[in-house]
Amino acid sequence: MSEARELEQLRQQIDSLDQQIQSLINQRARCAQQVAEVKHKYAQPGEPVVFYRPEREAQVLRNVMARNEGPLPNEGMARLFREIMSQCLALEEPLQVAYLGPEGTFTQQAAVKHFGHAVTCRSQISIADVFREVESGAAHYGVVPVENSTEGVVTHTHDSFFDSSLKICGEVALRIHHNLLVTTPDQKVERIYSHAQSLGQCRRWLDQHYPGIERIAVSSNAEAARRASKEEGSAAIASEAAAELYQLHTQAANIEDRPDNTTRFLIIGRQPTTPSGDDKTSVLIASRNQPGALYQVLEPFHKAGISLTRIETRPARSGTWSYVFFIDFEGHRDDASIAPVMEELRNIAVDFRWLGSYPKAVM
Ligand SMILES: C=C(O[C@@H]1C=C(C(=O)O)C=C[C@H]1O)C(=O)O
Repeated sequence: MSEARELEQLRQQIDSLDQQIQSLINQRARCAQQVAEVKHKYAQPGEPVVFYRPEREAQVLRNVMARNEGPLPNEGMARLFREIMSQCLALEEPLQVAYLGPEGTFTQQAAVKHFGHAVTCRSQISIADVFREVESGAAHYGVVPVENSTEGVVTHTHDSFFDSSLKICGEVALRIHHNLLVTTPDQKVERIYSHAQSLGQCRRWLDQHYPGIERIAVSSNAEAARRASKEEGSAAIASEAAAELYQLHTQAANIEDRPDNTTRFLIIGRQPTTPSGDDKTSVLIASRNQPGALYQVLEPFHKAGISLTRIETRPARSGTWSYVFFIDFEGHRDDASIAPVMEELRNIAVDFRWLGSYPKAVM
């Protein structure tokens, strides 16, 4: 048999499978439209209909990865279903998602990784503006950076929760690769722009390759790329997406000091989620400045055998109390094992806020 004949036979099989896949995806989309009708039917009078269900989407993606037999890798298969769900959800309600911009930031990449490509992403110039867009209803959800494995917490995000009623309804992690971007290859570099966190994540590389060159922190990596594209002698530390967006040349790739450099982002919204079966909860606890304050806060978790995944301390914003703890832990606030702990924390804290219970990042 000839190559052409063998290819033709296999391509006929692919065409037949594509037709079945396409038909099944449209059947699935029609089901999603019926789901939307049910959500409308049972919506509380005067309450907005909540179409996006992060707990259900996390379950779908977990099931996809659990039953995947290959040869496609689990994450690749999950990304395919991520896009199918994104298109199905868009039939129910086209989502508006605010993110820390401008275009080309890692936060934009995180928004697309979490929601898929069918949502409308709206760039905001600050983390506070992302919160405001969601609080005002101009956007359904927001995506903000919260911590990086090299540089630690993004304090603006933590501080924004002090004055906001928004809830965390999801999280997404992104491997961060930084590149040195210039307008022309091997150009003279007189200054380097980037977000403060990115400058910190590439500190050793910069010391080695550009000692003594001015490093200027700006509001985001994409803003850094925008400036480098317009200013003679300037370079930026930013992503490949920013390089494409601002037509910049990658002078050096993957310059981050740590190969496992990862940033975690939070999805913020106005509605709480229900348990997905593998969740986290975030709380804000303020306690008085007294000996054993931290022990008193942590003891209820220890007694209940609850695993903490993160604890951060922020300066108090008034003289009333000195320590504010942001704590993430395993479990959903509606879990039987969690409710008593939340009640005990309310009783011992000067101020206690439940910031949200949400599915753990799946991809
Ligand atoms: C179909 C639903 O609506 C949305 C779409 C989903 C999907 O395509 O699987 C899952 C959850 C929701 O965000 C649902 O709630 O089940």
